[in-house]
Amino acid sequence: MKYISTRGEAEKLDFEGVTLTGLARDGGLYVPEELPKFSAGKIRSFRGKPYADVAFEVIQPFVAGSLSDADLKAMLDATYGKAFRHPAVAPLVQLGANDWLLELFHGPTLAFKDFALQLLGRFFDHFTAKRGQKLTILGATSGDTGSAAIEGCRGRDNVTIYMLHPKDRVSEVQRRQMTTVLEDNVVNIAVEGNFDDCQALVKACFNDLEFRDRVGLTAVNSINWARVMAQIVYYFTSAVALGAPDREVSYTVPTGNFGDIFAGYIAKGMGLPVRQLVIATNKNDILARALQSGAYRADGVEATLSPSMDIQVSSNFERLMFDLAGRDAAEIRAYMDTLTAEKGFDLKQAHLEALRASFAASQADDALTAKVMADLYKASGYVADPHTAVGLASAAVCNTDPSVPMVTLSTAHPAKFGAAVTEATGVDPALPAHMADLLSREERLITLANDVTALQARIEQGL
Ligand SMILES: Cc1ncc(COP(=O)(O)O)c(C=O)c1O
Ligand SMILES: N[C@@H](CCOP(=O)(O)O)C(=O)O
Repeated sequence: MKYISTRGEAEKLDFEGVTLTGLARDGGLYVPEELPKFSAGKIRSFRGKPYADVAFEVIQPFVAGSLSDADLKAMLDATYGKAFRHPAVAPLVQLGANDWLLELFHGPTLAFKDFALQLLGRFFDHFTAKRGQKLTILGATSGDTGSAAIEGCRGRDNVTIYMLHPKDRVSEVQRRQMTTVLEDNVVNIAVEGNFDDCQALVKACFNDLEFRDRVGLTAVNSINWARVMAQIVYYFTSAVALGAPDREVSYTVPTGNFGDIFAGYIAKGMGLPVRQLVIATNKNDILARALQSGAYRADGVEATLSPSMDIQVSSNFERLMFDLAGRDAAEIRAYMDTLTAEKGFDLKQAHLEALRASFAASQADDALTAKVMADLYKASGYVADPHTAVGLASAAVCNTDPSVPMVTLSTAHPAKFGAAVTEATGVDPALPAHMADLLSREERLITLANDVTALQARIEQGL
């Protein structure tokens, strides 16, 4: 399998190359040159298989040539066999006649990020050991990627991880999940800015090719293809459990950086019968607005009850646009140049129509998010986190065919956002036992201005 950049000017790489590279050297994102296609018979054969076995079938074609089947199998068994607290790994919960939640928070850091980041840590170990190389990982987080990446990389010999989060804009549990990890290879940085600022700092470091080569930079955000790839698997396991390939299934995905829903789009491209893909956003609704009007324009990041989705510039939208534009890299370069110069762009009519053909979208503000949490708890006793509630609100608005199962991705455990959940439902969700003393553990972090020079100096200091 080879990977190409959405901007068309970086070298083609294999899976090992894209995993260690992160952002392409032309500023683009890597995508598979061609998608593997699964027949109905192959998809049907996933029924009843353990999660790790389906993961092997789904992931193997993407890593072919870089990992042996035996190595991949061992990594998947270690990741999904032990690190997740639920035997089904990604269990479905029925909420209504045809309404389902896919619980993705049973990993070590209580959010869907563990599915990919537990595995990515193992890929890094494998490839760095093989090459005798050390890596500097740089990531930006609105709260969940950070702890999952740190958990996946803590104490690993060949990597040092620098994780940027927006100062005072993540929940206390999210911050402490990162800052109480005291291993020497983990550096937490609170940036005076919002998540978009953190993500822009990361991209600026990657686009400084001299710096990037000097420190051996790589990425743990979903700009790294391996992240998206691992997230494709749970679309297959859940759809098959609900009758695929002999029945269509729809998905609603709480969305920020567009990585998770893009994984669903890839699953559909591989042959999974997905009817609807609904983008659910909070007030930071650039994607919902883009779908409605064709204008992709950031207008400031607002703090909400679902802070992990307080994002306006969605990295992975570029991967989708590459497809919408018929994989014409020149079109993507033109859009991205306009984005840099004018902080937005207007989608061409043909691209907008292609977007609308594949996705629906809706937005939920904080009042609606809280109401959904409260109503669900009253009706069923189920306590959902605010990101999941944004998803449920959008699923209710956008579902066009109630005879098709609608699966909303439940992306985080409610205890990560205790204050918002308690305010809406009156329930104080408990942290799982392995984190029961989180609020009394020692913290370590540094604070930096939103300044790429200061960040680069801090990273160089650690070399
Ligand atoms: C809890 C939670 N839900 C949803 C999202 C949005 O996912 P994505 O960025 O892949 O769109 C995030 C952050 O990315 C998150 O942490
Ligand atoms: N919500 C994310 C933001 C970063 O997204 P990623 O999927 O690109 O890593 C977070 O929790 O950090």
